Amino acid sequence: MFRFFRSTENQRLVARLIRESFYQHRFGYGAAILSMLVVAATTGASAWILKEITDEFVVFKRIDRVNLIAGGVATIFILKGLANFIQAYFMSRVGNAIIADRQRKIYDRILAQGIEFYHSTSSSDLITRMTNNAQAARNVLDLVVTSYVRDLLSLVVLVGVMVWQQPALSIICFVVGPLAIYGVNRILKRVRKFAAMEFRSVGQIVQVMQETAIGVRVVKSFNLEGAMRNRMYKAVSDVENRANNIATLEAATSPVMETLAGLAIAGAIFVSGFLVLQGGQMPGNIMAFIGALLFAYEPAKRLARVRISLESGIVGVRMMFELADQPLTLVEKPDAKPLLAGPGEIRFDAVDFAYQKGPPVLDRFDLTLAPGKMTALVGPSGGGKSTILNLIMRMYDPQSGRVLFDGHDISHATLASLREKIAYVSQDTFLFAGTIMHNIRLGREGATDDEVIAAAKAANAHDFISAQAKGYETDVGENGGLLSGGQRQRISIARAMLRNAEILLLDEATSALDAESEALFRDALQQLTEGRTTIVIAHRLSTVHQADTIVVLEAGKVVESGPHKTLLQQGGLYQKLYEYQLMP
Ligand SMILES: Nc1ncnc2c1ncn2[C@@H]1O[C@H](COP(=O)(O)OP(=O)(O)OP(=O)(O)O)[C@@H](O)[C@H]1O
Repeated sequence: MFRFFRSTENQRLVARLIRESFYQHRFGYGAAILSMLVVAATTGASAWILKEITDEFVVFKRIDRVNLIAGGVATIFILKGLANFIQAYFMSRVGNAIIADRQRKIYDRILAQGIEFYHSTSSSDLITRMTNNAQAARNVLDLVVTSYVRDLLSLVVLVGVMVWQQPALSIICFVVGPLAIYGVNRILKRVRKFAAMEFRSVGQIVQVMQETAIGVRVVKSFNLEGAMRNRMYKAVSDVENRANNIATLEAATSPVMETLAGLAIAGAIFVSGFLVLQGGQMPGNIMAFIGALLFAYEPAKRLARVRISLESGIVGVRMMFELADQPLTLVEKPDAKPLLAGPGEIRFDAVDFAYQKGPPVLDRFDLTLAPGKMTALVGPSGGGKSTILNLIMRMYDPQSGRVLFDGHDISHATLASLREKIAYVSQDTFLFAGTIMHNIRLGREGATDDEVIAAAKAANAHDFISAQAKGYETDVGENGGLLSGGQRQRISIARAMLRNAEILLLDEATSALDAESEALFRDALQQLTEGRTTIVIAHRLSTVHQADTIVVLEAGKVVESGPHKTLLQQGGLYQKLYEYQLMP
């Protein structure tokens, strides 16, 4: 195989890209490569025919050959045009297919990652990768194929013509070629450095843009426009400077190439002048030789530059493979079995858990959540309440110990079957782009409009939805930005109600509701939680009165548990928390 790079790592990356993407599109590439053969052959023929034109017309004055030669020239160019079209057609189709295919693969991989991955990778980085890396894969393959196939083939054919016509003069090519490669290599390393920096700066632009759009209220109310503008201007200038640096380096190849080509052509003309005038050589051979030399210039220049262009693209390809190879943070066991329907008991058995590199949150933690009952988790902030829900949903795996559903370790279950059992309303409600109807229906695929409306009624959302101009067809805006916090929360409660799952997890689900809505929600909850294992986290203790059991957590430990009345009588932490809330 050709050596594309000095670095064996880059060489491996291109080899892998060829294995994964080139092979898959081998027929499209095959058609393009066949037409490149025709392009190379017709380029050689266009140089060759200069000999016929010169000798037949100028030297032998063969008027009878005019038609034939003119026809030959026309045929050569028509063929070349056609081959160029076929090549461009297949190359762009395959290129677009590679981008689409790579984007699907990148997205699938990102989607398969666990929550930890999302905490350690910024969303702006992911967005930039999604567009840039797939495009880079296409660019690299495009370059490899066009340069190392079309240009190299053309060059081989043209050098063939030169050697055939003027073997001695052809030595020029073998002197100039290595010189050009040496000149370009010196520029290469610096391009690599700038290409990597450019990607990071593009990521910065996306990040500042994202933060501006999402945090617009904070930006405006805290007068942060100036600070945001400075960050954006810096990122934009960085990209501009890096792009200029790369462009300058790329352009720097031109003087090298032009000087070498000029010397080669001048030398060839100088020597051939003597050969024709004093050596008695046929001028046709010389014309064909010089023609081939001139035609060879463009493909030679592209070939000399190709490694520089590849260096920019390979940064994206490297990042793409890094992402693809990043181990999944949470995987399903190969022999995972679906969880079967059961009464719905959840048990924590000696669970040790800490977030990545963080201090322990749960230490030999034991807790049983009774099936079909409502358990409330209360306690000071940071005590581990949300962590317990995270572990129940298997967003993370404990470092040791087990989480069991009806006696089955959830780490041995399929993720889909586990999550199917659960309806979850989070602290930070998230709505997707689209209508209210669409957002509620995400709770259960295939739910009818009537079922969606019934869920909205139960979540006390129906009235405000009906009051909107377009009712259930009202657009919610980006992340529900067109609705109030309480409205967004009611929609996400309706979504969870529609799910009709065995287990209901509510993490501060009513924090954005006013007192009246909350009271209505409590009524609805009573029906909803009937016979369903429900876990509620709430800071407002008024929400948790009705729970069958209240578990009081402090620093990852269960300090008290029991029904509301019993806990109040015990006079422990629960009673203290309760009193704090009742104090004026
Ligand atoms: N993704 C995370 N990465 C690292 N540490 C985390 C992460 N999420 C939570 N923690 C830490 O774990 C501890 C328990 O957090 P958790 O969110 O479970 O508490 P909580 O009781 O739900 O608090 P709150 O009532 O404020 O929501 C806290 O010290 C918190 O800083």
